[in-house]
Parts: sequence; structure tokens; C-alpha cells
Amino acid sequence: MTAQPADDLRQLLPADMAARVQSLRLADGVVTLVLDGAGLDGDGRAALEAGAKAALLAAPGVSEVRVGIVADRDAPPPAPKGPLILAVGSGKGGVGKSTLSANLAVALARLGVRVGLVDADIYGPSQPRLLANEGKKPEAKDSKMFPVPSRYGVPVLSMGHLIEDGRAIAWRGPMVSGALNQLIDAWWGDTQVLVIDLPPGTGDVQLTMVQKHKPAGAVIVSTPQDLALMDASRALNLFEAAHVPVLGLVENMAGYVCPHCGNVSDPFGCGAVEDAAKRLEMPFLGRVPLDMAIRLGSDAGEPPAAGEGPQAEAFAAIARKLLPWLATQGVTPEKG
Ligand SMILES: Nc1ncnc2c1ncn2[C@@H]1O[C@H](COP(=O)(O)OP(=O)(O)OP(=O)(O)O)[C@@H](O)[C@H]1O
Repeated sequence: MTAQPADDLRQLLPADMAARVQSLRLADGVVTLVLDGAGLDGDGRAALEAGAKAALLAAPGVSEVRVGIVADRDAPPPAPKGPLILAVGSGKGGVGKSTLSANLAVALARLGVRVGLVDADIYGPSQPRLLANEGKKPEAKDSKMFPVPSRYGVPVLSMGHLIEDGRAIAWRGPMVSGALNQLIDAWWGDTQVLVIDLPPGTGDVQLTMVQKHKPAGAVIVSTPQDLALMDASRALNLFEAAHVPVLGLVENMAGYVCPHCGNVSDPFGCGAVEDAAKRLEMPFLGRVPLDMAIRLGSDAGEPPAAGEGPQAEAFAAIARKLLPWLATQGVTPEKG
């Protein structure tokens, strides 16, 4: 039995149901279907879901159908209550998730979005170094913390601000969640978007975290190597299991820029993440080259996105791609 492409699957739905499809994705035998539930009451929605499942499960190669029914397509976007949570995840460590989180936050801030950053990497916090506010302690009022300002217009909260430098944390699950709650439920004021640098991997801690502090969307970062890509698709499953929309994939460390001659070579290959995004029917959000200037800037607390030139542009391009989605969530950059 061969799996059917998503377009063929759509044909299997009755016309009135097909007209309500907002997105339909097939990966590893699992169909993820988002339907527009405009004008339907609870029973109508239940019938829509049951009908779609029955029609699609009959298709060869489909083992599971996950259905999400969203509100009226024409309804104005709801005004977000607190900051909108945007998670940055990866299937494995060391692929540049923290680098992307910091620079994406700075790039969004440069576009006029009020952005905050939470370093949820409890065991290996790196944001205080990346955004140059290491050693500062957050103040607190009514047992809630104030984020620590950074010189790049992005306030930050990280375990790195709470523990002594270099002290490893050996905490168990509940303590980790408790610490994370404090970082997220802080005085974020009029922050519009909270970027969360998730810990690497796809374990229970990550799942609990995304279920509890439900991100409005997630970005997955991967290097172009096959193994990293396989891990990235696990991260995709994590977000799907928590019903968090994945906004797209970012390829990091693609194409090595020689610091001496500026020539670009491809030690890890190039384009594999974009191909994977196509295969998974995910948007591809952009590519960040493997560039010594990115590592040196990051180590020195000077995020490349805050500067000028091609490194800054790589992150700015990714941030710009997120603006239309942010608008659908009621977040528009401040003018001026
Ligand atoms: N595009 C890049 N070019 C050069 N160096 C990079 C690039 N992206 C990340 N790095 C460097 O790679 C190392 C790992 O990056 P980073 O800490 O962002 O990864 P991570 O996925 O968050 O890792 P961890 O899971 O361990 O926190 C850092 O030294 C960082 O400066």
C-alpha cells in the first residue's frame, strides 16, 4: 500500500467538508487536518470531526487522523491576554537553538515588536551570555520576577540569572517545571511576544512544558545533517502532540563562510532542511550559514542580528517571515 499525497486525500472528503480545510498534512501515516468550524455548534463540530476521520482513515497508508477545528476564519483575531508564546525547539542539542532564539528575538525587536526572551534551557542556560546581561539578578515584587533588561531591547529571564555562575543544576522534573513557571509567569508588562528557548530534545519535560504554557506557535531549528533532521521531525511530533502549530523549519550551519576569503563551502550539506520542510509540508523559514562571525559575536554577547551585514540579514529575513502569522494572532509591530 502506498501513502497518498495530501491533495489526493483532500479529494476523499465530501465537498462541504473539503471547503472547510485550512491545512492538511500527511507524515509517517499521520494526517494532521485543520478545519474551519465557522457557524457550527458543538454537535456540528463533533460530526465534522468524525466524518473527516472516517473518510481519511479509509485511505491506504493512513494510520491516524488528528483533527483540529478552528474558530471562524473571518473573525477578528482575539486580542492576546498575556504575551504570545513563540517556542524555538530542536530535536537535539548543539544545533543552534539558543543562537536562533536570541537573534530572532533581537530581529523581531528591530522590526518594532515588543519581545521578551525566556531561557527554558534550565540545565544549560546560555541567554545571559548571548544577550550580555550575565551576572545581573532579576528584581521581584509579590513573588514575581521582573525580566532583566538587555542592551538590545529584549528583556530576558533565565536560570542563568538565578544560579551561581558555573554551578550545574541537578534538579528533578517538578522542580524544573516550578522554575520554568516562574520565568514565564513574570512581570512581562506590555511584551507582545515571548520567545522561549526550549531545552534540547523531545522528552517528558518538554512535552509538559509546551502543554502547560501553550505556545501559539513553534519554530524548529536543525542542521542539514540527516541525523539532526530525524531529530527535528521528532520535535515536530512533540509539538503536534501538544497541538502547537509548527510555523516552519530553519536551517542552521548551512554553508561555511570562510573568515579569510569569504568563500562558501558546505561541510554539512546545504538545502536538506528546505527539502525536509517540503516533504513535511512545512514552511521553510530560512537559512543561517555556519559563520565564525556568528560564533564570535554570540560568545562576546553581541548578537549578530543587532548588527549590520549578511549575518544580521539572515535573522531579519526569518523574523520578517513570521510577521504575517503574528498579525493573525493580533500582534502588529509598533509604528515609528
Ligand atoms: N550559524 C552558526 N555559525 C557559527 N556558529 C554557530 C552558528 N549557530 C550556532 N553556532 C555556535 O554553535 C554552538 C552551539 O549553538 P547553540 O548553543 O545556539 O546551540 P543549542 O542548540 O542551543 O545548544 P544546546 O542545546 O547545547 O543549548 C555555539 O557555540 C554557537 O555560537
